[in-house]
Amino acid sequence: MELYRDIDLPEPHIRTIGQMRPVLAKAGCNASGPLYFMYRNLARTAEDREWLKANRIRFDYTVIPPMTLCGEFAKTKGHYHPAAPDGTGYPELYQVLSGRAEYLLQTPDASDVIVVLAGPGEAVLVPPGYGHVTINPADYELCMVNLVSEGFESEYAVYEEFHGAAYYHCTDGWKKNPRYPEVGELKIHNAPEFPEAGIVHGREIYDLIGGDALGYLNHPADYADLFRALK
Ligand SMILES: O=P(O)(O)OC[C@H]1O[C@](O)(CO)[C@@H](O)[C@@H]1O
Repeated sequence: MELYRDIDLPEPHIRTIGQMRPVLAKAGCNASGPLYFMYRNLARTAEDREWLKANRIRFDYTVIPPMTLCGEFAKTKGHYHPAAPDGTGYPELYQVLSGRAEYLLQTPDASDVIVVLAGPGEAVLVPPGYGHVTINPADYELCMVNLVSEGFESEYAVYEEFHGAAYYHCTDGWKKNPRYPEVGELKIHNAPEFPEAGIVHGREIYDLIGGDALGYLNHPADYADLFRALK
């Protein structure tokens, strides 16, 4: 899969161990150096950039090096999205470029917890209302991209309050996070194709830029049937 080497990357936003400690299984864990790199607001051409701006969509690139933190695999901090003005939560579309990803999705009460496994070329739609953490369970780098509305700020409060997601993926398996009062059984499945949302394995999600398949990113309430079909 294309690694977007043709795009000049800006300075990345970097997650540090200090920012991650509140969501780790072992809060006292230490690590040296940056944990992962987020290159935001990318576009291949001026025309694409104009379209992204006009449609209030961001295209980001993220690199998560392989690492374990006190026995827990490298992961993103985890966040929720607020509701769009139409009352439905903003969704997000991810695609793996290289490496292996586990997209750990959950409702805020942790009653529904799903891990979607994705490899190169596979895309995953985070449905409205679901928080998400991306885990790199491999001993090699994970590179991924995402398309998301630029109309909101990510919300970290639930993940910080409960010290991470409902489950931790550790080198000796999945562990329930005991800080959640109740946690649904972990459902693990491979990333499905979902052509209605522009998800076809091997087709770059970047190619959805400029088309009419991404309306659900900013107007999720208009796509209730699509999100129902996803479940
Ligand atoms: O904000 P977190 O939880 O560290 O997650 C980072 C990921 O989220 C994004 O901001 C997109 O929602 C990406 O840039 C990055 O991959």
